[in-house]
Amino acid sequence: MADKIDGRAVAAQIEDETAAKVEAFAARNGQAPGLAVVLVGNDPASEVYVAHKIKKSAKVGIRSYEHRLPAETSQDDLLTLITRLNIDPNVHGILVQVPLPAHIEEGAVLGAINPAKDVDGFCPVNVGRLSTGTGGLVPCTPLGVMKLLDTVIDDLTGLDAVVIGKSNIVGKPIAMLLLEREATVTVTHIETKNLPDICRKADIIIAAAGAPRLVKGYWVKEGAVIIDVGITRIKGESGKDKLVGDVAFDEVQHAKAVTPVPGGVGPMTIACLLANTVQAAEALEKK
Ligand SMILES: Nc1nc2c(c(=O)[nH]1)N[C@@H](CN(C=O)c1ccc(C(=O)N[C@@H](CCC(=O)O)C(=O)O)cc1)CN2
Repeated sequence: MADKIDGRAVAAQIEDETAAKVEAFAARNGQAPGLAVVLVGNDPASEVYVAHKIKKSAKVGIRSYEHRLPAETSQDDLLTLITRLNIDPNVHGILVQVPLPAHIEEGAVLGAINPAKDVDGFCPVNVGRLSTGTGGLVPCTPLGVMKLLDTVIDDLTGLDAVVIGKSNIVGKPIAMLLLEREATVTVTHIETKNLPDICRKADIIIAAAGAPRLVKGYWVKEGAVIIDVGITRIKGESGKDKLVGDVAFDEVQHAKAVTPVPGGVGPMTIACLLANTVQAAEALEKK
């Protein structure tokens, strides 16, 4: 049986560490770090994630400022809000929940966030820093993936890692982080030829394609480590909704370790957001 990597437990540890840092920050500055959470429209999944972010922020002592805007908000109005948050001294972190409504150009909005407050690590300055290995704020899900890998592998040097998925917020940054740790990285996607053959050679598989149960047992070599980033809501046999990942979990029990869905990468995304908010606040404190 593969070890199940417990994302909830690792996330809880990060939250405890973050709470201690928040307390110390508040003692030095008279107030806790502040996080602005911007949600445009009412995508049901985004509503849930934003609610979790606000609840977890409160749990570790981070002040959150919620900005819920109607779906028809114009790009200009959203940019005006970002400009205001960029210079608000009470706000140390800004996140704009994605996806945004179709009429808003995501790149223009994410690119307008002050890089020092960009706790999602999505703006071009932080993307550039990540790809040149020069610090900055790292996107939360990729950061969470690396922290989970660290619980099962001591040294990534020379290991073969296959990333399935090439999104800007998950696949590409994970590839950069793995390269930074000296892994040999192959970035693939749903259109890649011979994907099962490529995966079968991997010591590490990061499945982030958003394709339910894509990775089958025969794709996985004995002893590999698998991190499943996919979260898709499907109708279960009972008619109730259930969440499934990109990996056929039951078929990959010959792996060394695998993350479950739910309870793997998901909770790490929010824990890393809290950690990033404190990191941003501490860096701004020194300016
Ligand atoms: N601005 C951002 N937007 C989005 C991000 C992001 O990092 N920043 N990532 C995703 C959604 N996301 C956070 O926003 C997110 C996804 C999943 C989870 C999570 O805890 N999942 C649980 C299951 C929760 C459920 O029952 O639905 C799990 O996997 O155990 C947290 C955050 C897209 N947008």
